[in-house]
Amino acid sequence: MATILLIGFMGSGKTTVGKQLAEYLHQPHLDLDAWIEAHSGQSIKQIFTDHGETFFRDLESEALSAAIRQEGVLSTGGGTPVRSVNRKLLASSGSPVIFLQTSPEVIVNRLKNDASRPLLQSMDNDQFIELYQKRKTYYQQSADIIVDTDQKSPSEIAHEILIQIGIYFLKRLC
Ligand SMILES: Nc1ncnc2c1ncn2[C@@H]1O[C@H](COP(=O)(O)OP(=O)(O)OP(=O)(O)O)[C@@H](O)[C@H]1O
Ligand SMILES: O=C(O)C1=C[C@@H](O)[C@@H](O)[C@H](O)C1
Ligand SMILES: [Mg+2]
Repeated sequence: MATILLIGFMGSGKTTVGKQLAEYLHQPHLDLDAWIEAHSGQSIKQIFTDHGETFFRDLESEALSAAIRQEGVLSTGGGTPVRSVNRKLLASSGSPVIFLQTSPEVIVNRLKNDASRPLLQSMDNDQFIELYQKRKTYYQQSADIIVDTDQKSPSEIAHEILIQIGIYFLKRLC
């Protein structure tokens, strides 16, 4: 089973922080988007363009059920917790689920020069805020631990996660 599961909105740093955490723990890093791209032979953007979002979400659920069984730190995609079947997989994994919480302003700033996220490309500011609020509920529902990422470097966030996970397991022992 994956040892740590990272969830959060696009640009919250799941991939970046996941790599750092995996390095600290000397474990493999698994990235759900990269997994889907490797198995489908297409970029996420191309999958959305050629086959649409529902097709992508089916691939994502399939990839999650396989990747969650592998050892390592798993960075999910920004929309992974939206489907209830995926939330059930996260909850039944027995591994801590970390929600990287990032404000909309910081997300926009981090992704302003990045055209690789098809959902963001097709949205105006109001739609972005609406999606952010809707998603927040799913992330909160799924999270064992919430870590704020605004104004913190990826390595600071990774260290904070390691401390929080220590506390999480200690609490489970008591
Ligand atoms: N704590 C941070 N401080 C500054 N920049 C960051 C931080 N975390 C991530 N970034 C930057 O934000 C961008 C998006 O990060 P990343 O790809 O890790 O997000 P993600 O949560 O994996 O997004 P997605 O859901 O689309 O996969 C990258 O350019 C990354 O370098
Ligand atoms: O938030 C989302 O719905 C997405 C986030 C990315 O990680 C990718 O999974 C894809 O671009 C969709
Ligand atoms: Mg990512």
